[in-house]
Amino acid sequence: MGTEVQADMNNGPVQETQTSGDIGGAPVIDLTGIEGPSRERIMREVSAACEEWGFFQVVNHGVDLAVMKRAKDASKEFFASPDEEKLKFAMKKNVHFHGYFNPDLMDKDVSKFSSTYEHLYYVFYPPLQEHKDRWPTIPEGFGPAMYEYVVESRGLVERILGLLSESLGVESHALFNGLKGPDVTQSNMNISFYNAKKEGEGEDQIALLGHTDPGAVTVVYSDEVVGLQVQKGDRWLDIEPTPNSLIVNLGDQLQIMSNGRFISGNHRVVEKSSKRRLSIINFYSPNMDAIIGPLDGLLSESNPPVYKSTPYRVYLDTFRQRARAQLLDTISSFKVLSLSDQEPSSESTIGTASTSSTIGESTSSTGMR
Ligand SMILES: O=C(O)CCC(=O)C(=O)O
Ligand SMILES: [Fe+2]
Repeated sequence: MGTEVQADMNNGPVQETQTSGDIGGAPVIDLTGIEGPSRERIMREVSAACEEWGFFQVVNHGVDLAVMKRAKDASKEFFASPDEEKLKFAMKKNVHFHGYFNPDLMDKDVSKFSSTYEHLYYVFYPPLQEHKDRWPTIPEGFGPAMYEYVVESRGLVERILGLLSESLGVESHALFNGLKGPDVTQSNMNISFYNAKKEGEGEDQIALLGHTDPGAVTVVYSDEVVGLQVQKGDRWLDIEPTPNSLIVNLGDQLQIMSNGRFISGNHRVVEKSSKRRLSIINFYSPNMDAIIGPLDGLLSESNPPVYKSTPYRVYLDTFRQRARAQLLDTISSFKVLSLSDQEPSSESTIGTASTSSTIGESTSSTGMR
């Protein structure tokens, strides 16, 4: 049914350095008046952020704050529950990684990646009924609270896709329709409860190595604990949690659809606080059978396609295979080759947008979705 789980992968030895981070990652954009007189301004700010960072935070975003709070409270309560209760919803080997994972109590290979922190993973849309038994029923109302939040955050993503389409000068449903392909877009959710930095521990731990998200748009609802960092040039910048905000980042598919105008921002998570960090991460992705490539309306003789058009299923398979082989730059292998580059085994150098670089760190492992 065109739904597929996107699994985390955190392969190989964790060897990144320079974890301290500078302040100032990604602009904060106020979405008040998005359907009215402020639309033009908001569109300019959002598109500038997507060109420069592939990341931004939004406030007054239209996602009901009470719904957000219920989702956050329910998540915190779940993680605070006794282990034996949480384990009732544990992930099972080779079954889509749905459910709860705890690195101290479960085999590492259950989640197919060596996560060092507790998390809950679920495909939320379209819902996979057969995995419902691993969706927590503690605390009471957990499922409905999450579902409500997913519906609201999908609404936000669709509003942003409309803005981005307009800023590209194409019809306002162009990005959404491209992502939906023959059926519907999909979304899945990871609720991560990262570890705190232990007292006396020197280096900050990298919980999730530098990566770009393979899908279309990711919405991160973080509590007040700092930890998410975005790469800008040769520096990692902390995204400072802003009260009631949501963090939005673009995935590889929007870099492709915009023909490289928007970028899929490279990011990572560092455990640098004495508090544990909760983040509710919603991944909004194309239909597996959607053919993703640069939007027709953008292409011309002077703007030829930088990327190939490929079914998302193929992209995701390649992404996972490359991640297993500890390669970070899937998107570059989907570039159109220029005639002069068409030598066997050569990689294209066309295009300006690239998310593959890493800073002062080993590129041998990465955390990915
Ligand atoms: O927890 C976060 O803030 C982001 C996590 C992330 O980048 C991911 O799961 O892909
Ligand atoms: Fe990510």
